[in-house]
Amino acid sequence: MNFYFEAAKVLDKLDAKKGSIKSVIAAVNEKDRKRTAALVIETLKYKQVLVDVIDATKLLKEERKITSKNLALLLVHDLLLTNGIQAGDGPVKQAVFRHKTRLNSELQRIKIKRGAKSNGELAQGEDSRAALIPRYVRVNTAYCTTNEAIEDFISRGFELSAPFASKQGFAKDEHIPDLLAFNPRVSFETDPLYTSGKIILQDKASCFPAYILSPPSTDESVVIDATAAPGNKTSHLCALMKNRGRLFAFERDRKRFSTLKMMLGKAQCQNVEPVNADFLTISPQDKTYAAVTHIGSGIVNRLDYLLDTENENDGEQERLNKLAAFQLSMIKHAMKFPSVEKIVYSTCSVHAIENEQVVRQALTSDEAISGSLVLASSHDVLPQWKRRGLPEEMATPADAASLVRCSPDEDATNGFFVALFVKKKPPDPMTAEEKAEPSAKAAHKRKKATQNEAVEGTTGRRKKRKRSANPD
Ligand SMILES: C[S@@+](CC[C@H](N)C(=O)[O-])C[C@H]1O[C@@H](n2cnc3c(N)ncnc32)[C@H](O)[C@@H]1O
Repeated sequence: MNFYFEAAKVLDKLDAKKGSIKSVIAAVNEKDRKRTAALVIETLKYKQVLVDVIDATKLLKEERKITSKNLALLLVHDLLLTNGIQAGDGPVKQAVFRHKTRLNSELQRIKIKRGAKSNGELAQGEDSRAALIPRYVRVNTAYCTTNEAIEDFISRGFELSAPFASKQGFAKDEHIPDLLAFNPRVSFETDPLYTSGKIILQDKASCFPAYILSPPSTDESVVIDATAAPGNKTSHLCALMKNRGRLFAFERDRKRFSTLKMMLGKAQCQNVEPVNADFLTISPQDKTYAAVTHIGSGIVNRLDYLLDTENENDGEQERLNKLAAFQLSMIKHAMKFPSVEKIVYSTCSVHAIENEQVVRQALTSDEAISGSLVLASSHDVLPQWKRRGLPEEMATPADAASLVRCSPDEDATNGFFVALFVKKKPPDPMTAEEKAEPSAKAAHKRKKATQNEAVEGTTGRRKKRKRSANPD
């Protein structure tokens, strides 16, 4: 039963906002960590249903041995939704068992009420809003063309219409090329295009960073993905680079690095050089990276949609501060690469502290100033996307307009944020007056000026020659 008590403590810490799911689970002893993570995540997915079942059966009121609601959630989860409670017979287990029939019939009642055919349909899924978000599929153009994928889907009964027209309906996304939107009820886990690596299951917003970075596709291109695993963004960059040039993919975690390599192999990425290292430890002066022009950096915390993050307390604030400081150090490090021209920064957070505030600090950093890095014009950052950065958080309206935000409530995507830093162009030698004038006239003026300079130069040289031929 100890295992359940420990898992209940994890849920208590999450309720008290003492950290993210990932960080709280990382503190569990290594032996039980994996099992605890699985139980906690599964229980959170069914939390609302489990709370309803427990409340309806008055389990906590009648059984004082069950000391907390979180312990009850875990035990009832295992009793009703898995192979049973994995603990020896003791007073707590017996207390839950006494209510087994009532708990079960309450679960069945909820299923009937919600029209759910299986327990799985009661899960919160990716998010309670998930049912409204299409299932996005990115065609991996490093391996197969979008037309080939579309024809393949149509040959198997899908219809090119709209994702919500029917379960078989799908459409091309209006913002991201090679992205297809399907009905959220369709599953692709066993689809031959997915198992072969020809399509990648990637939500829309997470396709933004690579598309906005838009790396060049020449043999000379050199690009870095600073935070690569599991590799969706990396394979997207590779596809945009048409598998040409060099793409360094950094991943500091050893296990996630194996996943990354496996994923890149499956996606037929041939221009990627995966590196199992912390990006912050890589020297920007290292000759290997001298020609790097495009860099992507961004970490996301995909499990936090399971937590209610509305009432942030001090613990949550501290966690966000730490994340923001880390994100800033990654951007500043990227800015030190000598040939860097573009840096895309992304998060799947909706908090200004990790988004606009990080960007604002990055813009005034020594690294940005000495590297002449500024925010790209909004025309170059997904201009047709309406939701932009928060103006109250940025120094100028233009800076806010340069940023992209996604709202999980309103954009049929997950929460997301993207910023693009670019190297400031050197001042244009053409004057404003010249630009305003018709080009032929301006060119004529320039030609005349050059001729005059040449004449003056010759006269000057002639005078000089005269002087040196007749020294005083
Ligand atoms: C959630 S992921 C990024 C997702 C990825 N871009 C994608 O779209 O598939 C963040 C990854 O970056 C890694 N990471 C975080 N900080 C890093 C650093 N300083 N250097 C290298 N990898 C880092 C983490 O281990 C994690 O695997």
